Amino acid sequence: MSAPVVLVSCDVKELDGYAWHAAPSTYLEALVQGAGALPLLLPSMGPAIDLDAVLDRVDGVLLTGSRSNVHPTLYGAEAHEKDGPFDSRRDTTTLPLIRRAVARAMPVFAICRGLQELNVALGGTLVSEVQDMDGRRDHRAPEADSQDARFALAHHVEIVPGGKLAAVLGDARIDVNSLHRQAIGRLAPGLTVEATADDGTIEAVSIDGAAGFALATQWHPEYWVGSDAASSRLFAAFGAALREVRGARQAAE
Ligand SMILES: N[C@@H](CCC(=O)NCCCC(=O)O)C(=O)O
Repeated sequence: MSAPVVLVSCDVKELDGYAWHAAPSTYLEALVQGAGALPLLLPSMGPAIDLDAVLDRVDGVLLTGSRSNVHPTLYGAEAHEKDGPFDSRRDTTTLPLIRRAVARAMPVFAICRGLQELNVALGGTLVSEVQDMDGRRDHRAPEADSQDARFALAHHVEIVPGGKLAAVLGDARIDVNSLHRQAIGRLAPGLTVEATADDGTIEAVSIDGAAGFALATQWHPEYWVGSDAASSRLFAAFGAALREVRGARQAAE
């Protein structure tokens, strides 16, 4: 069987006078090394790309993290400049992509901004500046020069016993990194909470009714996939679900 193909969301970055459609290498390496999959970058070109034509050719979807925030108007909130940076080309691509991937019950792994996009795409809301909310911890990255320090494990999360995340990681408390200012506000219909932080922040969700792996984390398992057991187990489980889809598709050809 050939390696499964995973569609990867892209940010649009302005650099050297060009607009680049890009995803950090850490996600691509985690897919190759941790899931045994081939990453395929999806340019954030909104309705110019026929998403169904692309989804027909891939076995799953990975939604990356990003410093940009989903535009507040997409979940019915007023937009303030302080809520930025925004990436509306990414929003107009990922939100329809998520709805289609969920309707097809494809394997989905959504990370950080990806989890937030998933919640908004399915009708939920986000809260901003979690660190300023009563009783909530600071979930932002530490100020540090090295990426290893920024992505260092920062707090623990409690996994909901008997849930879909627990099926991968066990009913454990695990340590996670934390690099976000926003979080899920109202949970979207069709999502189930799979893990929370000690301040009540939703840290992981699953998509109801999905046949295989359909999980989202507010933390970044891609960064430590080579050295952290929980991160490695998540990508391995995603890879197994992708291979199941790939195998079934090839058998049907
Ligand atoms: N914009 C959201 C999304 C958080 C997210 O995806 N963070 C990744 C950042 C990676 C980095 O800082 O290098 C939020 O802030 O909540």
